[in-house]
Amino acid sequence: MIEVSGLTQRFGREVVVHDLSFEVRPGRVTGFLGPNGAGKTTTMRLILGLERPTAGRATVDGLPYHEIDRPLTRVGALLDATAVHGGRRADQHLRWLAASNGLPYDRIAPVLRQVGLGDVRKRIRAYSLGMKQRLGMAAALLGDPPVLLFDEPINGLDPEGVRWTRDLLKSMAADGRTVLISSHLMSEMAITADHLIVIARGRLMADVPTAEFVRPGASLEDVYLEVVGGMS
Ligand SMILES: Nc1ncnc2c1ncn2[C@@H]1O[C@H](COP(=O)(O)OP(=O)(O)OP(=O)(O)O)[C@@H](O)[C@H]1O
Repeated sequence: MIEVSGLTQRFGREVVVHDLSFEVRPGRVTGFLGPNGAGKTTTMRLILGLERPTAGRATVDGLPYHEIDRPLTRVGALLDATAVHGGRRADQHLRWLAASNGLPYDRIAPVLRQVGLGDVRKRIRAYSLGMKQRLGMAAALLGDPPVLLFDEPINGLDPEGVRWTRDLLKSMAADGRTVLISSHLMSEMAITADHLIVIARGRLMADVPTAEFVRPGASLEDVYLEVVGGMS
């Protein structure tokens, strides 16, 4: 479970995240929606301890990220799939990650098979975007964590990659994990997310089951645009 309470982040004079409070519960996929610049990535970075909040707190299973022992075993994240060393192969990348986080090497091969990279030998610099996304997910899954955060995991993926990602996220939630994903792709969120958290200009606009958010005769995109209208 992720808990965000009174979370506020100011960069200079700009308040990017404004007194945000919500919970992300296990056993379901939670979609994190909001216009460009709404503060989704910043909120995820705050949850992951990559920024220090101006006020409020974010915890994973009750602890701020920096207090979690062996954090990759508690929370896995994919923020930027392109932020990897291009000269390595996938197994070398995961070996380095395992070594630096005290994780066993025997997870590497199964996790690479799970994301469909089991037979890939080329260096990461030769990967397509979809392959980099898969590698980022493998890294997030390496510690078998109960909490997963993915920032725009389906951006730029082909239909097969989108479906594969959807199935992976749903199976992780069905396993009882906490899954938070940001996305701008409303049609995909409508069929992937069980619950939605919508922010605009750093403020909470909705925290609601997807089925309740989308009323009959309207698409998720329709309702989303009504909710954030004038706030983007
Ligand atoms: N380190 C930083 N210093 C100053 N401003 C920042 C910093 N990080 C983010 N911002 C600003 O915070 C605001 C929110 O950015 P953020 O990336 O969190 O939004 P987002 O909802 O993820 O947007 P998008 O959907 O476009 O990815 C933007 O105005 C951005 O310029």
